[in-house]
Amino acid sequence: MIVIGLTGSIGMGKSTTAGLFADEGVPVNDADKVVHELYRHKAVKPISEVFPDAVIDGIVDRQLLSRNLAKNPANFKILESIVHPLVRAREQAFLDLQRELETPIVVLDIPLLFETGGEARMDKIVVVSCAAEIQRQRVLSRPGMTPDKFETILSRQMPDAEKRARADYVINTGHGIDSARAQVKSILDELSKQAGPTNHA
Ligand SMILES: CC(C)(COP(=O)(O)OP(=O)(O)OC[C@H]1O[C@@H](n2cnc3c(N)ncnc32)[C@H](O)[C@@H]1O)[C@@H](O)C(=O)NCCC(=O)NCCS
Ligand SMILES: Nc1ncnc2c1ncn2[C@@H]1O[C@H](COP(=O)(O)OP(=O)(O)OP(=O)(O)O)[C@@H](O)[C@H]1O
Repeated sequence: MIVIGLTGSIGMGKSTTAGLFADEGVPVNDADKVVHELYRHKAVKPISEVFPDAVIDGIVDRQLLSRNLAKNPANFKILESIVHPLVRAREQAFLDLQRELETPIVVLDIPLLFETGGEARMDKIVVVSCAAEIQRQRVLSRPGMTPDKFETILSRQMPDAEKRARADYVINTGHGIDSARAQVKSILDELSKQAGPTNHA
């Protein structure tokens, strides 16, 4: 099984591009989605012990958590020490299942792939990227996003140029969906040849 790590800085188009891989029949494990799910179940108790104000009606409220983190960026470390091991366990369960199913190619969508030392677990790394100005416009147009929050998150991420330099493939998401889809297909065509006779489609 070929494990593709899909990453990129905030707003560069990870989720959208993950959807394009899924359209081609490739199973995707989305770390952000896993986090959001954990905030409704398994992570609630450990987070409520450290950030009691961020839990409402038995669910971790991401807006409240974000506000806390904006005021105290040092809390990111504490939060990550709770969340990342749980995310990793879900990733392992996903990989175990796909191996059992003999899936030829899978995608792990991991925002902090490089920052958390995930490189070694991947066979190939795909980085999504676009011009910084487009990235900024995309992120600031989201509800609840502020320039401060954007800067805080960016400062916790490896710079885009460094990510691109470490990638096996870079997908430019600045030229629209059709262009990104063509780039995804071309990567899968190349990797399918390496994965053997079972085609991904
Ligand atoms: C900070 C939180 C509350 C913001 O929630 P929100 O709904 O606004 O955003 P969402 O979860 O969709 O994340 C959006 C993007 O922010 C970036 N981001 C998220 N967490 C982090 C982090 N710890 N460090 C750097 N960037 C991050 C990523 O690019 C991510 O794709 C949330 O992202 C969170 O709980 N993060 C901690 C867990 C984590 O490290 N997740 C990253 C993937 S494992
Ligand atoms: N190839 C593309 N062409 C045009 N717009 C795109 C493309 N890829 C992504 N976008 C747009 O960019 C925005 C951000 O995309 P997306 O949510 O996929 O990014 P992300 O990297 O997952 O973000 P985050 O890091 O916050 O989770 C969305 O509005 C999306 O529609």
